[in-house]
This record gives sequence, structure tokens and C-alpha cells, in this order.
Amino acid sequence: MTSETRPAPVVAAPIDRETIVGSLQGALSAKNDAARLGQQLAGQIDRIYFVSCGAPNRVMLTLEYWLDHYHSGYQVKRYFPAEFMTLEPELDERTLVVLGSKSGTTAETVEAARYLQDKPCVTVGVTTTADRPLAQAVQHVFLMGETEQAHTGIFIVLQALIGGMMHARSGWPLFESLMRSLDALPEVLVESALLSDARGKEDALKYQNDRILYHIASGPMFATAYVFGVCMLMEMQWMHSTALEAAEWFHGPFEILDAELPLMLLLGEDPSRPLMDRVVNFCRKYSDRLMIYDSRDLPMTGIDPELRPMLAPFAMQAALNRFAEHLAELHGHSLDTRRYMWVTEY
Ligand SMILES: N[C@@H]1[C@@H](O)[C@H](O)[C@@H](COP(=O)(O)O)O[C@@H]1O
Repeated sequence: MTSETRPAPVVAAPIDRETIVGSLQGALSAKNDAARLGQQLAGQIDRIYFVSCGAPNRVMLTLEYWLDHYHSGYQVKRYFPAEFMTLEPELDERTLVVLGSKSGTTAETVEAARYLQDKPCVTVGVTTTADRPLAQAVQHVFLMGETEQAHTGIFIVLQALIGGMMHARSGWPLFESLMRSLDALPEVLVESALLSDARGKEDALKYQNDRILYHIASGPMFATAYVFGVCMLMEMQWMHSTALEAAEWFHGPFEILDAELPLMLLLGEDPSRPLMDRVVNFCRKYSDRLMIYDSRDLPMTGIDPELRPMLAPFAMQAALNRFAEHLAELHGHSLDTRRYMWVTEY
């Protein structure tokens, strides 16, 4: 008789309040230092460059959006680290370069930080622990500690930094309530996940056999569409699952729409919402295979109503993660499986 080892079945991870909230305590305490540094740097900086890969890069997209919207007075640009180094953008002592990486080891991000070491500029980094190469290569580092919630953690720290800068430079009035709302965000992630679990399971059952899934969003919610579509379903489920900007939908991509193609449409509460309303209205005419997720359906308890638009992409991400967990279970494909990333040379 031979014994066979079967792989363990993939099971949707339960929503563990202690782990989610506990994972963000480091980021919450680092945010106070980040806000203080932001206030100190505010008058010494004219230009902010955001430099990161993948999910942290899209967190920075949300920061960029609000710096623009609130007419911060800073010149702002966002780069992928590999392009940043080949492009060699202008730097001077009034340039702040912000780098973020959960692992603190992502080669391109670490290289960019090292490239900047002998350049005239101020560098700030956010990662998990002090031993990470990124932590050692920047002038100012913010540490979140080991965390399963790095995506939201990086946002908490960097939004506090930027909030502090906007407050000190031009009296941005929402700074104090931002700090209070960021403190409430970990519980909001739990609340959003709990409220969305049944729906996530239902949607996963309905769409489990689809291999193609586009995600459409606008403004800062595009960060969530990208991270969910690309960093989760594409990277972790090997689906054809990419994100499209609502502002571009009617300039080519909408030709792909038919009654069979599933779409995930994400609505936020920021000034770009009318762009998504237009997309939703159009898609409803031609398809029933739409997953419409609206941050207005999430209570976001403890968040200042004026700041809901800024925090909504992160509450939404927590809600959508339930769909990914249930899909992984139905696909029998763990969210931790990679065939190339961290496994091969690239
Ligand atoms: N799924 C993650 C991405 O979301 C992340 O952006 C990237 C960079 O990771 P790090 O934050 O460690 O630099 O790694 C993986 O691909």
C-alpha cells in the first residue's frame, strides 16, 4: 500500500479582528512622527517625488491626487523606481523623495534609495523593520513593524506625512481630523470586511469560472482597482484581471464590453465620482455581469465625513479582499502561490 500526500485544501482566511488591528499599531504610532516631520519639512520643500513599485506606488497615487485637489503648492510626480533612475529627474535640496516598500528589499526601490544617497534631496522611507535595506538607505525612516496590513499601513504613515506638510504650508484644515480618522481606520477595515464577506462569497461563486475580469475606477479609487486587479487577482490567482481608468473607458476600452464580459466597477466618494456614474450607466445598458461596489455602502465608523473620500479606497480594499479569499478557495489556488515572483531570477 502506498501513501499519497495530498496538498492541503485552500480555505478562505477568516476575518481576524485582533490580527488586522494589531498589525496596524506600528503604523499608527509611526504616523505621529511622520506628521511631525511633515510639519518640519513643509517650508523647506518645493517638489515631492513618490518612488515605489506595485501596491505602494498606487498608495502614492492617492496622495498625489489629494495634493493636487487641495492645491498644496508643491510640484508632485510619481515614478516607478526603475524609470526614476533611467530618467534622472531634476533634484535639489528642496526636493523630497518618498519611497515605500513593505519588504524593504524590493530591488528597484532599494537601488533608487541608494542612487539618491549622494544627490541633493531629502529622502523619506516607510517599511517594516530597521534591518531592511530600504530602512538603511534613506535619511528619515518610518517603521510599521512586521505587518499583514502593509498596504494600509504605508498609507497611514504617508498620508500623515503629507497631511502635516499641507497643514504647515497652507493651513490645510482637516489635519487634526485626519489624524483621528487614521486612528479609526484599522477597525474600519474589520467592519468593511465583515460587512462584505457574504457578498464576496456570493460573487466568488458566481464568477469563479471567469478567467477575464476588468476593474474600472476613477481618481484615488483607481489605486484599489489596480491593487485588487493586478496585485491580487493577476498575481495571486493568475487571472486576466487588469484595471482601467474611468476617464479612459470611452476612449477605446469600452469596445470590449458585451453581455458575457464580467466587470468590477468601484465607486468612491471623491470629486471623480461622476466619471464612474457615467461608466455604470453605460455598462448597465449592455451587461448584467457587473459587480458594482460603492464605498457609500460602507459605514466607515469613526471617519470624519469630510475624509471619507480619502480613506474610502482602503475600506474598499478590505471589502474586496473577501471576494479574493473566497475565489482562492473555490479555485483551490492559494493567494500565496507564485510561479516567478521571489521564486526565479528576474
Ligand atoms: N503583491 C505585491 C505588490 O503589491 C507589491 O507592490 C510588490 C512590491 O513589494 P514591496 O512593497 O515589498 O516593495 O510586491 C508584490 O508584488
